[in-house]
Amino acid sequence: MPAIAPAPQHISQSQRPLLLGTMRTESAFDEIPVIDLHGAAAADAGARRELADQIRDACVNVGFFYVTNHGIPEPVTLHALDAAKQFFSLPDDAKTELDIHKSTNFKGYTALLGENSNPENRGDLHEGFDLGWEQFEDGASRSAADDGPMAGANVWPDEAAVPGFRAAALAYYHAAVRLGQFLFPLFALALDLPEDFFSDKITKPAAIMRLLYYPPQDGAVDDRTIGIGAHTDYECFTILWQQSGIEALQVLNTTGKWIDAVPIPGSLVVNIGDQFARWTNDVFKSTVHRAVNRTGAERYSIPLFFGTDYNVKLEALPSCVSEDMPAKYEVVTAGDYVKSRLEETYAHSK
Ligand SMILES: O=C(O)CCC(=O)C(=O)O
Ligand SMILES: [Fe+2]
Repeated sequence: MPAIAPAPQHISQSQRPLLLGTMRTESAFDEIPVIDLHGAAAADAGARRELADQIRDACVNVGFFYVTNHGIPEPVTLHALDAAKQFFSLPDDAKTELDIHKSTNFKGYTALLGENSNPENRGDLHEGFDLGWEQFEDGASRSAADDGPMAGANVWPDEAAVPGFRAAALAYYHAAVRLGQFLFPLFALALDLPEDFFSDKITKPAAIMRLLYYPPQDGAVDDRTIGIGAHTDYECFTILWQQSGIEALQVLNTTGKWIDAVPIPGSLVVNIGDQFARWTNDVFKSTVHRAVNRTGAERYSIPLFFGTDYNVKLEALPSCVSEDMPAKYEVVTAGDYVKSRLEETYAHSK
């Protein structure tokens, strides 16, 4: 991602008098916008404002957008993909040793049908491996207490069984977190907040990464058993890498139509999650999506869910609340919120 940190900008309400709450819309969309991050690091206020406006449009109307020129080097992604392929091809008992149910903080392996993203379904037809924050390259560390209800270490397969797995997964994790840290100020700008609004709320990235493997689903397909059932994500936003040439991800528009999020080579998908919906009182859309792999080929994807620090309260921004649009959600901390959502998702395989 672009390396130069932008200077914080404050766009005052007098310059942009619109009350954000009035932007809440039910407009239907037919396609997912593509936003080019090339040059986004330049400290040119006008260019950043333009980019933030594109992001705002996408968040208000769709809840999804692609980013190009995002700065995550291709080899980093390909190594993570390779690591995922090696991990998921291990014998079942090596994987279930790391079963996510054994961890107190939702880290490790999810077996096929182990998760159920849509309560009306019968389990998701994917395998997964979840990891979270670990030592950063700059040596920054955090105490377990910082993570509140999500505190706990990552789990890893034996290095001998999957050589290089941990290093490859963490390299992608760190790159995606850096991209997320780069995007947060742009989201703030999109909300007419000072660009550094989230800086003190993302000091120890509460970012969960997943390696996902979707076997091909052929023959008669039961609609209640698909790759990942219809759901919204829990954090502020998700950065999703999906495999080129394999169409599976679909996004629900307000008329109930599934719009294909066709993979664009070199791009990433960014989508708003429920934490941002809560911050913005639903001005930013946390849009329902699902994945169904009917391509006949194996599919891999790598989402990174980026939320605020777990002790931060999710409270609607004043600009998104009015007499006509009272706050829709009770105030909770990010940690309690994410943990309760994960508990629901995994309850069916306990
Ligand atoms: O694999 C995908 O394309 C989507 C994954 C997803 O929606 C999720 O993990 O929340
Ligand atoms: Fe999702």
